[in-house]
Amino acid sequence: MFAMMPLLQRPGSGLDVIRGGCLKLQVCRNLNQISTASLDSRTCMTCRREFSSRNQLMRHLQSLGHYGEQGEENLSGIKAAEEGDGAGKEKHEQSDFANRVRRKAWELYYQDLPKFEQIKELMQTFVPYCFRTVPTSPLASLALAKLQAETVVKRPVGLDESYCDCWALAENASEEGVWTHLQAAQESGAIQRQEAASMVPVMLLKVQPHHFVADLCAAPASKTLQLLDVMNPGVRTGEVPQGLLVVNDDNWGRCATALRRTHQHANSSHLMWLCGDAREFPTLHDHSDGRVRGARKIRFDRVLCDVPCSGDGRLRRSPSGWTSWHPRYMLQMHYVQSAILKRGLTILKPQGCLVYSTCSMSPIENEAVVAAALEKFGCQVRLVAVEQWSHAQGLSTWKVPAPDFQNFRSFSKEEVDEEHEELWCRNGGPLAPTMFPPKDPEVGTVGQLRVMH
Ligand SMILES: C[S@@+](CC[C@H](N)C(=O)[O-])C[C@H]1O[C@@H](n2cnc3c(N)ncnc32)[C@H](O)[C@@H]1O
Repeated sequence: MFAMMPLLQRPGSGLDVIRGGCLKLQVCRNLNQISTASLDSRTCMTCRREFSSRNQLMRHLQSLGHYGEQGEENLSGIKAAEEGDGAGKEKHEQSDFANRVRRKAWELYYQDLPKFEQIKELMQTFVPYCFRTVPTSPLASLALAKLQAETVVKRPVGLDESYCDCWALAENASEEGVWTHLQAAQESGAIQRQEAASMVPVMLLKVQPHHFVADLCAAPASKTLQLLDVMNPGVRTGEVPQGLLVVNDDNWGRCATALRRTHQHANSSHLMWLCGDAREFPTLHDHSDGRVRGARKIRFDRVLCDVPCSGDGRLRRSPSGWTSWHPRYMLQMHYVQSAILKRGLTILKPQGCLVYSTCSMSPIENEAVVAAALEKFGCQVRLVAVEQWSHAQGLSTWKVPAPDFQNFRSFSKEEVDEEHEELWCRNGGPLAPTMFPPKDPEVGTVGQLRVMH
């Protein structure tokens, strides 16, 4: 346990590093003291253009067919193969083969999903470039009007204006002028680039400006920025709003990038950054009444658990991501995700609301994690239906893949024997009973889960 007063961030006032047990808490208040993401990882190697974020660079690479760091492994292989370099060609063929095996493993695991053929087709399609206009920016409507004059900008599928000011560029918007304008609009704070799907968790939270909100896995802060916008609808710069946003991530490098982004926000005065493991998110105490001992524990009105995941949902956006995907990750992630969700529910106020989200389609990272939490917390928590949103019914049956993925096997709980248990142990940790569908559907109420795809 770690008790601390909520510190309000005031730009330029130094860096507090607080240690409690094995948890490092860093409340960062001066960005000059923090190294930011390297310029190389934001620069197009083909045209040498610099971007303000890596996401923007990836979008540029996709739209103009330039290759960057992400495609370098494959590109060097292709180039070497073209130039007759045997070793390079072999390397390229090996990575190509590994990608194909992983893709096959992915397909075989998910093939029983309802509408799998549709999902597969969707994975091959273009992800539109989406952005939000920033409500507090006086330049927002001007920037949008200018973009609309230059290209086709429309509402992304499934998100109309009643949700938020979210826009998507038409597929053919590859003109140089549009990208320059987008970059300028983003740098001026008029718009924020964010995928439509990434905006949904914050929208579901229905945050109010006076709320105490915890964002447990926050970097690189896309959703944090969205939360700040919702929490500061009409607040002037420098004014301290009533609510508090406590933001955490365990990766210091990603925190640094995220901090830089949030620091540029018009009003981040009620934002507190922590850098630690969300599974051990500290208990904060309210000392505003002057009491040191017996101070009230802070519970949050809203908690966002946008947890780390195996990320196969992101493969549509970046097909080169197959190299960093493996079925074993969905098993490894299950443990950390379950523990983060458990911590999130523990710090939630009665009547509060928590959103758990991943970029993965795996039931082991979604349905299984939520079912386990429902089982653990019993009648203390309930699922909230998201009827007004486009959603699919959650799965109530699924299998668990063998982590080596030899012969592309996956198992139901009944099919697992000692030999298989050992295989799992050798490849990433013991098998958790919670990875399988709960036996008693009443306990997990897993059949009622609402999953948005
Ligand atoms: C899906 S990303 C979060 C994206 C972020 N919410 C956004 O919208 O920009 C997951 C994040 O969890 C962080 N993470 C991984 N394990 C963690 C842990 N045990 N505790 C806290 N953060 C963790 C990773 O560093 C990563 O930044």
